[in-house]
Order: sequence, then C-alpha cells, then structure tokens
Amino acid sequence: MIDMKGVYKTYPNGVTALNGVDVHIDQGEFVYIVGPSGAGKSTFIKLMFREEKPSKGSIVINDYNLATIKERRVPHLRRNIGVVYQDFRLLPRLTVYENVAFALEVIEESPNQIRRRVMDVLDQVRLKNKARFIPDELSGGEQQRVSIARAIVNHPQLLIADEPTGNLDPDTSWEIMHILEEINSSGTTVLMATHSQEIVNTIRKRVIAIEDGQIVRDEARGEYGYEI
Ligand SMILES: Nc1ncnc2c1ncn2[C@@H]1O[C@H](COP(=O)(O)OP(=O)(O)OP(=O)(O)O)[C@@H](O)[C@H]1O
Repeated sequence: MIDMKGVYKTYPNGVTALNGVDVHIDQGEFVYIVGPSGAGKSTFIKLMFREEKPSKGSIVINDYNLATIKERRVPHLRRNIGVVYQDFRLLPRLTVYENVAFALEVIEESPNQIRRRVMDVLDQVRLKNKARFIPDELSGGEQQRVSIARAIVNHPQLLIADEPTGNLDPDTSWEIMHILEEINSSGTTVLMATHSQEIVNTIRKRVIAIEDGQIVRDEARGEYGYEI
C-alpha cells in the first residue's frame, strides 16, 4: 500500500528533513513513527498525502505515484487518506455534525447518504449525542474524536495521525488509542507519529524510528526506545 524508495526532502530554505528513506507498509498495518524533535517525522507524514513533494525518490500509495501525480489527481488521492492532527483543526463555527458532513458534501454524496454515514461515524466515536454542539463546547478528547470521525467518514484506506494525543491527558489519550485500534482492526492502515513512550510501549505495534531524516530502526512490535 505504501512504498517509499530513496526519498529525500530538502525544504526551500536548504534544510534536508529526509535523507534517503526506503520503507514498505502493507494494507492493514498499524505503525508508530517515533524519533527526536526535528527528526523528520512530520515531513515523512506530509509526503504521504502530498502536503509536501519529495525532492527525490518515489512514493507509491495505492497505485498513485506521488512523485509524478498530476495536480488534478491529488484530491482523488486524498479521498483515500484521512488525517488527524494534534490540534484537531475543526471548523469552529460548524457543529460536530457539520464538521464531519463537510468532508462528504465536497464529494457530492446524496443528503440521505450523508446523514446516515455521519451518524454512523459519530456513533463509532461515541459522539452521537453531541452532533449539534460546536467545537468550543467540547472537551479536547471529544474534539479529537470529531476530527477522527471527519478523517474516516469517507472510508479511507489510510489514516494518518500526527501526534493525535499530544494535547490530551492520559485517560483521554487511551480512549483515542482504543478508537484508532478499532479503526485499524477493520482494515484501515494507521500511521501515527508520537512522542508517547507509554502508548508505544503499552499498545505494541510496528515502530519506525527516524533520526536526522533517516530510518534508524524498524521493528514489528517495537519499543519507543528513547529516554524522556
Ligand atoms: N516547511 C518547512 N520549511 C523549512 N524547514 C522545515 C519545514 N518543515 C520542517 N522543516 C525542518 O525539517 C526538519 C524536520 O522537521 P519535522 O517537522 O519533519 O520533524 P519532526 O520529527 O516532526 O519534529 P517534531 O517531533 O518536533 O514535530 C527540521 O529541521 C525542521 O526545522
């Protein structure tokens, strides 16, 4: 599903964030991306949904070659990828329902399908009873659950989460992790960058460690491996 070969990324300011990355990730895997601050984790993730372009190398995701993909095809690629951020990035004036429905409305689903699908996905993240709330009326964990609902409403094959528990307390973080595990168990590939030693060492999954723009460790059921 994801195949990176000889990937380099140098930003316009001359900083090389990725320095020769080769990796293969199969459909259905759950992968943690770990490493020190500034190691290149977010860059690695941004390349996956074409938020950034590689300077060199090939990235193939579900048969899309991201190095050569035409601009007009990028929205098609992104329909198959859900993204969750540390800071939720919800639209503040829209309700929970509208924030989630928005992702479907832009691809012109019928109103009935939208209603059914949005309520299903809000049920999945256990927020059906808050559909009419706006983000400000929710806790951080609830906001993150809305952002997860929004990310998966299109049934993406890949869910990318960049420090999804970074702004949450421990109990809420576990709740988010259980939701991500549930999503993964239905076949969605999950790629999660994290600084949480506790999560990585407790919910054991494949661990890819990046340092200075290179993969220095790649272990099935790995450990976090850094002192905090
Ligand atoms: N848009 C950008 N322009 C220029 N340099 C950038 C840009 N984004 C990231 N960098 C640089 O690339 C390097 C890798 O950054 P990246 O954000 O990928 O690291 P990270 O591992 O995600 O860090 P953190 O754990 O702190 O989020 C850093 O030196 C950073 O300053």
